[in-house]
Amino acid sequence: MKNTLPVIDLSKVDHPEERAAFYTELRQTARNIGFFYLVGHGVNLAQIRQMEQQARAFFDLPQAQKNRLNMVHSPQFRGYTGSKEEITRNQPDHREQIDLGAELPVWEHIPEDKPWLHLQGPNLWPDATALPEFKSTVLDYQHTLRQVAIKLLRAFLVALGQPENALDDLIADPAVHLLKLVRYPASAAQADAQGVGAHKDTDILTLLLQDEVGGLQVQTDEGWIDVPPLQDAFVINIGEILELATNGYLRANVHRVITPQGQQDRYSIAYFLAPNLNSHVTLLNLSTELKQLALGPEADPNNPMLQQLGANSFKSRLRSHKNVADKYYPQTYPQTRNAS
Ligand SMILES: O=C(O)CCC(=O)C(=O)O
Ligand SMILES: [Fe+2]
Repeated sequence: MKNTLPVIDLSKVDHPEERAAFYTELRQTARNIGFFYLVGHGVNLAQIRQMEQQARAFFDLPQAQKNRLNMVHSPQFRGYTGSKEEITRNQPDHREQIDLGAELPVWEHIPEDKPWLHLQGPNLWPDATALPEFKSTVLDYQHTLRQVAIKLLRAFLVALGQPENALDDLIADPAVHLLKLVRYPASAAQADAQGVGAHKDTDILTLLLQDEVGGLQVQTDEGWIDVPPLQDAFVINIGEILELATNGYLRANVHRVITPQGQQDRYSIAYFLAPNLNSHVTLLNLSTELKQLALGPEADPNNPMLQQLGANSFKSRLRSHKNVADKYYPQTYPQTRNAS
């Protein structure tokens, strides 16, 4: 069983003499495994430390302060979710988290046939007297990670023989993304419990920063394999939209997190590059050689992808956060409510 994932150095794209080999390596890695570590990403380590420190400080707030930010207060699906409130594959996830999206005003006059525009709006921020640096740290980190994610997306496109701007419609302004700060409480009694259940990421690309505890696993043809921590590298996973756009040449991998064993909680910070709410999936025109390997996206009958990407994002939020869905959108996409 393989237990080492490839390491891709993004800085090679900036060196003309290394570029061709880099694209080949990126294409093969993405195709064969779909999960890899990214180094040479250029993010300042001080910025990473600051983000980690603020995430920990957030989870250290008194429970009552976190509860005031509960997502149930946000029609935009922003804010805090307590342990076991989120459901994946019909099972509760043993993790607490705060979801922070693009900080934008709510959309005015939303037509009935575009309910997904409700996803745009403000975040729920912790009290600035308790955490004065939290908001600026989050917004700066989102901004930086977006640049890295777009650089990587463009590298993928060139590696697939496409113009680097082939998917620029998806990342057009107003920007959409999600930063999720997560804490998985350690529990010797519940070791092996579901930290987060098996899933694919729905968006374009995910850049994940995990701490030294471990517990992330990815599903491969040979079964589940560990994704052990690699200091200051991002774990990259391909989202369903890239799987769809490449007609399955790239695969969105199924992954999960096992509850940490022992005494130490696990923290992770996931940045999801998400599509513009008004965009649609574009099918890339791959070369004949690549097309032969693109066998179509994996259809999940319980969770069909929608071509209209705002609708797709909205549906995925409704499924994961049923309390928010029931409170604000009881009539929207009722068919998705009972899906796993
Ligand atoms: O915490 C992790 O390592 C993974 C989190 C994850 O897969 C997700 O939130 O989509
Ligand atoms: Fe994920």
